[in-house]
Amino acid sequence: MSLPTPSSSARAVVTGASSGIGEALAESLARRGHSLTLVARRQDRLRALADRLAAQYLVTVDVEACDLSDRAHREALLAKLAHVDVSILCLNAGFATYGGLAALDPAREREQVELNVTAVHDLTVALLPRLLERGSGAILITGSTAGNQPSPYNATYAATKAFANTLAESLHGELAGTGVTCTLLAPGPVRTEFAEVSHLGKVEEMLPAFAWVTAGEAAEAAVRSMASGRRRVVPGATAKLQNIGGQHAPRSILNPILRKVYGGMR
Ligand SMILES: NC(=O)C1=CN([C@@H]2O[C@H](COP(=O)(O)OP(=O)(O)OC[C@H]3O[C@@H](n4cnc5c(N)ncnc54)[C@H](OP(=O)(O)O)[C@@H]3O)[C@@H](O)[C@H]2O)C=CC1
Ligand SMILES: CC(=O)[C@H](N)C(=O)O
Repeated sequence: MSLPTPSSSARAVVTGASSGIGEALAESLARRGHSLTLVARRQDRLRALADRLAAQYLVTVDVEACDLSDRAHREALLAKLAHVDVSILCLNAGFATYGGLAALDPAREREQVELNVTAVHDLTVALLPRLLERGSGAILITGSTAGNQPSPYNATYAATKAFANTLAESLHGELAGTGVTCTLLAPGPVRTEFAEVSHLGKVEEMLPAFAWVTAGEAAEAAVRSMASGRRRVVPGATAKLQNIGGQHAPRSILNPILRKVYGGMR
């Protein structure tokens, strides 16, 4: 297994490329010679990244400003991508909310489901037939270790990431032998804008420096895993521990522990 051969007419589409893991995924792919389509809402950031990557790696980088939590915006993006030879699809944009579900803003919760679940599903369903038709392609879905476990006070996020994790691993099995792969990126703590966007005030103090990985480390591990057709990549020691605990510890033990952990994060 390997990534599709880079070509000037094909594009690796990366969502959430204006920051964090998505920005690092874009760089990691550009370094390997892939031309890109960068997707997020902050066009100025995408444009600056596109200019830098194009100059540094001599690839073509297109920018698509899009609010992926908005159905009309997603349809407009897909209409544009209908004319693009998409060879790699990294579905990475996402955010979390923390707090008791009854106290959280219902509109923000809905937006989270639209972005973390519906957008991932819509783009996969729309672009998968074309990847299969070209006979060579790779999909990366950014889920989370949170998707393996119940997460009191982080319920919507954990549920959205359970969807992402399961979709990615199911597709991995379904696509065997097609020339198209699907890999789940299930990170633990990664230093990005995520904590700030999610109003996760105390997380920086709660976790020691060694518990974090950088966005570059997570992205590089993800791209290497895509290239070898792996099912799941879990970057870093903390994430690996979370990954084992979340999948194998009984819910009756996990729930009270995680209630304490997530309840104390804000
Ligand atoms: N950091 C961590 O500890 C972990 C992160 N993850 C997952 O990794 C993924 C990337 O997050 P990370 O890089 O850490 O966080 P960042 O906040 O740094 O990046 C999030 C990206 O998503 C984009 N995004 C957010 N909302 C929308 C929207 N409505 N439409 C389009 N794009 C949007 C943002 O761009 P813009 O605002 O310009 O639209 C940004 O590019 C997420 O799916 C997250 O759940 C998983 C586990 C741990
Ligand atoms: C915020 C996340 O998604 C992460 N997996 C974590 O909880 O460490």
